[in-house]
Amino acid sequence: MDTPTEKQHLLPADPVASVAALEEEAVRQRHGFNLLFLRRLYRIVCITFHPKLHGTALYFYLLLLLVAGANEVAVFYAGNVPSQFFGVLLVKDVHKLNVVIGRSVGILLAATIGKSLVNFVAGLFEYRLRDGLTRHLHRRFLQPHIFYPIVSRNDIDNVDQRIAQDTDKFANTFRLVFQAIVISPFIIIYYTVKTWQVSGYLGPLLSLAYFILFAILSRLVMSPVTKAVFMKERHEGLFRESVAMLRGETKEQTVANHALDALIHRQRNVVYWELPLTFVNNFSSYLGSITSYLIIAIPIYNGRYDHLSPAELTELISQHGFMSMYLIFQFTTIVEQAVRFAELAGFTNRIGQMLEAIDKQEEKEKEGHGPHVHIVDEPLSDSKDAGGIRFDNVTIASPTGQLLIDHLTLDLGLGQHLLITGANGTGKTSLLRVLCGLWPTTTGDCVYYGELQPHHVQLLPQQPYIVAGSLRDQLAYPGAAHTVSDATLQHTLTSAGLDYLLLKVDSPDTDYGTEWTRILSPGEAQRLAFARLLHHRPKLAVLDEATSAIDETAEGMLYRHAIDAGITVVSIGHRESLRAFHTRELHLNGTRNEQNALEGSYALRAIGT
Ligand SMILES: Nc1ncnc2c1ncn2[C@@H]1O[C@H](COP(=O)(O)OP(=O)(O)OP(=O)(O)O)[C@@H](O)[C@H]1O
Repeated sequence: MDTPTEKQHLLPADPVASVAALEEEAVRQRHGFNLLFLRRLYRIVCITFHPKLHGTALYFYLLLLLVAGANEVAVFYAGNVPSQFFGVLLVKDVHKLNVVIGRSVGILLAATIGKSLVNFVAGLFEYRLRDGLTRHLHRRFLQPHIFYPIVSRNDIDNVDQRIAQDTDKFANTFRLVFQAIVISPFIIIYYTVKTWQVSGYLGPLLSLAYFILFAILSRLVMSPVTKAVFMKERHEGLFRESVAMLRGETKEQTVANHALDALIHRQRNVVYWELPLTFVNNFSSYLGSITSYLIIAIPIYNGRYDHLSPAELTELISQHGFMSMYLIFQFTTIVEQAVRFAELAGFTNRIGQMLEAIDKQEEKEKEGHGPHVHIVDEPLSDSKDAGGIRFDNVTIASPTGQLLIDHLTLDLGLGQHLLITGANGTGKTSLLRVLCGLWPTTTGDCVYYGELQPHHVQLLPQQPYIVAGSLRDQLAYPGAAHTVSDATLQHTLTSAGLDYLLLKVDSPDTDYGTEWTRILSPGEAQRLAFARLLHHRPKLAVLDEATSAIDETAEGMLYRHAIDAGITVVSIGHRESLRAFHTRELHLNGTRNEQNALEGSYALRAIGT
């Protein structure tokens, strides 16, 4: 099934060309800090904050808001502690000093607890975000009619990275940004009023002007960082893929090194573009501290506080210093989130892009461009059995538009076993994909008649799916382990010639995780998948070279068990011995026209005549 052509798709054939293509795509899709990003962010927020979502992030956000608000009250009092010390130290009053010390310790303790709690609740908020988002992606993406076309048609790159890693990074960055600015608007209003009372309208106005200046500067240098992060993440995935494919051969090492070059280039870009951004941010922080003194200098130089004693003036400067510094700190905190916001935009765009690909696939389905599988509640004509499948005038093309099968009409009643043969790349697996509802047809439909319905079909690919877990899990999949009794386990494994596995494992319920892929030989893995089939006894088994690694004698035994169990088989296989277990053969001719394109012709014949 896995043709060399398919494998090559996994590696960038020409890394330089693929880098250029990625660049182009990034520019085309404008993965920056823009309206599209905001729309995608809004969508993700709606998903994760939905009040009806189990474990919604909304309640944790509200809790964060509450805790952060309480913390700010403590911070306000903590900020006034130095000015109180100035007040008592300058008049040398020991009793007042003791009172201030006692009060200060209490306030600082409250502020410390407040800050820790904000961090704690923000952590809970983050994991809720990740949980909600990942589950949403799982629910929408992990469905055969969505997952399969998107992955097999290379609609979007590295879906696994988007689901596992980008959601994690998104949740973490979102938390950091919103933890920092969650109640900034309220604080800004409060401290604006307070600063106004002491320094007049010029105080908050200067702070605001300062903020706007640096917000504009940050916006200018932020967009390139967003794009650079997006591209880096993308190349990170490509690089991992190329390393995963490494078998130590020179050609593959060259490909992996090229992928690494491209990744390092992107990583360098991120570092370069972060330089102006961090410069702007640091400059804004340092300038902020001077600005607070400039603000209080205005009323002092205007003579507004000439009536105060030096001790009172010192206390006022200290108090006001804290307020205006805190106001500017809030502004700069917002500006400082620019780097994180740029990263957030990168992750948001990758997740948003995936959601849009799912939308598109769902739309295609609705418009009838999805798999053409129908169910008819009546017996298949001329069939003595209750049900079956009809390929009704089915034409199949590969995703690249290559004709594979041209107008196939074929009735297959339950109890009739079909062998599909033909040279490599002629479309055998593609036909099975259509039968299983994973691929659309160009014309015609695959119709399920009578008792046979799509969920009665079990597919066994050449590379069997081995689940993580125990031996019992292997047999039970997709059902739960407890549905397989000890007697069934023993009997089924014996039928598949695998009863010795029971002696190899500590117990049938010992969890070996993914070790199975190492424990089992390819032939044993195929036998185990076949044992699963014998256990579930589907009405129809679709076997795509599912016994290619099993010796001929054992293969015959497995087929005999399946047929005796009443399972109808549709197989792809190259061994002559397989013919004995089938009643009909569909041979894909693989003839090509003058342009070297497949003609899609086939021959259908009864076996044994
Ligand atoms: N996801 C895909 N994207 C592009 N082309 C594809 C894809 N899947 C299959 N094809 C092409 O469709 C053609 C038929 O593939 P298919 O796997 O059905 O052949 P097959 O007869 O099962 O081959 P084999 O005997 O080698 O398993 C091949 O040329 C293959 O390259």
